[in-house]
Amino acid sequence: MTTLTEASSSKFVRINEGELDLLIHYNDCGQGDETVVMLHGSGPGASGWANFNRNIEPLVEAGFRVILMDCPGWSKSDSIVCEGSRSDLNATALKGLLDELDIEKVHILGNSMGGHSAVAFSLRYPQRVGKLVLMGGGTGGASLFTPMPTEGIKRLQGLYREPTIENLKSMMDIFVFDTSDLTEELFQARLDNMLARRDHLENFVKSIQANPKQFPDFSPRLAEISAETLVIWGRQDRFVPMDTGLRLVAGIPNSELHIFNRCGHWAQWEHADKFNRMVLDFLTH
Ligand SMILES: O=C(O)/C=C/C(=O)/C=C/C=C(\O)C(=O)O
Repeated sequence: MTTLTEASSSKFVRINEGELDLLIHYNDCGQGDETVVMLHGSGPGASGWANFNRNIEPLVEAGFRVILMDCPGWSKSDSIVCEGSRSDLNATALKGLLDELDIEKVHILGNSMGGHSAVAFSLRYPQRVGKLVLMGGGTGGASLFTPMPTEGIKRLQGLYREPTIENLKSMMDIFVFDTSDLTEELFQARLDNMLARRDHLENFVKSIQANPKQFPDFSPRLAEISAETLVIWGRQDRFVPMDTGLRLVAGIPNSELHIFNRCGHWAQWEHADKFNRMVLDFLTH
């Protein structure tokens, strides 16, 4: 079997969907009758590949096609200023991508912003969703226990405004529970990603100035989601508090929740093996 790499799976497509006319970058991995779309988080320098590189191979080996969409404003996709709901904007972009690729129905695994966007997509296009995995995200809205914006989101926004290695390390320091796995190589790769697209950084800052609430609260509509849903959270998440996960399972009728201990905002990376087993089991049963 050939080794999967970012470069060998990298593709671009032009989408024309609603008000969006954008070049979208995505990675297309493996082949199979069923497709899993992975949607990344909103941190500076994030991408599908950066978020999910520990999670692609097990799904591909199990016979799934895996599509990693880089949302508008991230990585090699076109940049954009978002003055409305970014969750809905990403949902529109995903609809455009799936139409271009001629894929009718997908499972969606969303991380943080990617989870918010997966819920937006499910509410708008329920017939196109198989199962949902929502990790560290799924809806905006206030936490009952943690003042918002959280310390993590404050550091994330500070990094967008001043993209320095010091601010990156300060954000990453509270991003994961156990920082000993964070290497200089990882910091450098993330910094390079960020600085390669200063337009994305500037447009993110303009977006939150125009609309600080980029991710709307979907709580009142969660009961409309019929897809079987697995919610996954880190017990020590300092970016999107764990009680958001409780709100999701309270609202989505066909859902269950797993909380990883000793885990921050990146469960798919911090607990990759167990996470992969859990997701595979969920998708195949
Ligand atoms: O503000 C929110 O609700 C969402 C925040 C995020 O999506 C943060 C995500 C950060 C990453 O996953 C990353 O890789 O930077």
